[in-house]
Amino acid sequence: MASSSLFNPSFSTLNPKPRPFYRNPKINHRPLPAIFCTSSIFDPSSPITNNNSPPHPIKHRRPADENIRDEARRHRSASDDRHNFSAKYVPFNAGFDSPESYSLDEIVYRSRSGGLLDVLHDMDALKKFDGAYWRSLFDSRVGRTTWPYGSGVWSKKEWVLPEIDPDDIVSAFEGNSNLFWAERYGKQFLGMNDLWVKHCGISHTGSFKDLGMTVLVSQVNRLRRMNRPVVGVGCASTGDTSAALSAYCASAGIPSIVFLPANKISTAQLVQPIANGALVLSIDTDFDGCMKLIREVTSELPIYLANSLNSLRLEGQKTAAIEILQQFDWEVPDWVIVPGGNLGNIYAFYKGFKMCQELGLVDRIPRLVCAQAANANPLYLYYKSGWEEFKPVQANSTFASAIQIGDPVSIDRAVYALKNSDGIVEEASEEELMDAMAQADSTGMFICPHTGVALTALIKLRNSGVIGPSDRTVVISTAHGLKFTQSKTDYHSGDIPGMGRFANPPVEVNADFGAVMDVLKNYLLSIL
Ligand SMILES: Cc1ncc(COP(=O)(O)O)c(C=O)c1O
Ligand SMILES: N[C@@H](CCOP(=O)(O)O)C(=O)O
Repeated sequence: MASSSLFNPSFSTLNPKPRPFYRNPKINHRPLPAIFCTSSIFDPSSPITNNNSPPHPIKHRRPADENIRDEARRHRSASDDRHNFSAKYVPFNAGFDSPESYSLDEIVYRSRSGGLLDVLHDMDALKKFDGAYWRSLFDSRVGRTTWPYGSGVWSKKEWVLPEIDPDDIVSAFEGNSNLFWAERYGKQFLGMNDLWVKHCGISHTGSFKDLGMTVLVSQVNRLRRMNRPVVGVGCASTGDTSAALSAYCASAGIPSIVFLPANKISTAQLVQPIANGALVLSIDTDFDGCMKLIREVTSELPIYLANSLNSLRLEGQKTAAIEILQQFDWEVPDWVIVPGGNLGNIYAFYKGFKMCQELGLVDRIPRLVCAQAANANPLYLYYKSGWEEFKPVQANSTFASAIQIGDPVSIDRAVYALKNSDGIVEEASEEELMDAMAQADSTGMFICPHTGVALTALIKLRNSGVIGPSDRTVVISTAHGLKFTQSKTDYHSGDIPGMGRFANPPVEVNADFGAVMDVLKNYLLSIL
């Protein structure tokens, strides 16, 4: 897309806000069973967690030859290793007792029949602790730097990869992302008072993919230490998976290989794996073509597959759902709206919510909405057919380029999630998604076009009365807006034919006091 001369480079200086962490003072932190009190940081009697003690500075000096991993290892108690939580791969939709199952240390992506796999946890072992226990444990870890619990993903380690050694974990302390109360957007455009945006894109590599990638790359790290044949890790990508994969691999010193559809991802996304030292293949096809190639390649070479076809990824992504409940003091929102492409994430949300219900942390799950771009809408068409017949589509170009996917690998997972959450599928035209993004930005957000797709779904469901004015609704923002500045620039410059209802181009003015005053007077009169 053409860049605009209207934009002076000085307009583009923007410092992303530091991500705040949340900690709810209203939560009553109950004492934890001894097996989890592995360091003073989780000890309710320590000055950090005992509400009755006056806060005082803790002198914390570690020896020069020790780091936070070593410190965590030193504090780990023998009882830590005695818990019997476990997880394994089973065919998707099979039970924990399925005759077909695989250890997570095996390199396997598909069931014997060629179907999807799922990571299933030993729920009986987890159920030995009640919902209050798990709530309290997870809450006690928020905002810490204790390895590896400072991560929003690894703070739920027992539900993610219970058996991995913390020494093998590769983490950027991802997760704990901002849940933003969209007060003005909700009130002004939707007449809503309880609308929230979960900013999963305010993250290490700028998208929710970090949540899954920390899990996948940690498991790869473990496999390599076990001398399993994993020389590198590869993915097909529309830009975000490749960014996350290359960053986590680079941090662990593991080679990464990414297949990108040539000229179909933003410059900001393209430069991420390049900068992180991945082998970047720009391939003359679309995402679906890249996905087909990486599947063939990973079945021939010792390259581990990092797309969400690999169910490990979803174990990390599901923690965003748990985090939302935690951020609402374990109250369940009415709706959660997720933009969908390869369709792993909608299932990950379902799985996170469902686990919380099954383990007694909450008593119900929210209704899920999956939002697709009309130019890449195979799930929407399937839904509209009454789930009659799924047909992959040829995905057309969309400003929501990260979801330009016509043959999603997780279609079965998505349908399961939607059917079991009384879910809905909506779609957004190009104009609708760009207008929704511009309106949201005008209220102080800076969202990506995929979040514009999700907001369009919300607008439609509000207009039809399906979502009520006071329904507590969470829109999942999946990537940082700074990855998609070109489409925003083009929209506001009026460079996109037929678009720009909410464009706000800069005013060119001579360096002359009178000229500047004229512009300002007109502006002030227009807003009075
Ligand atoms: C920014 C962004 N939003 C949404 C999605 C959709 O997620 P999923 O493929 O899990 O449906 C993707 C990737 O596909 C993405 O990169
Ligand atoms: N949007 C994704 C597409 C691939 O999805 P995945 O979750 O299966 O890796 C991307 O950024 O590549």
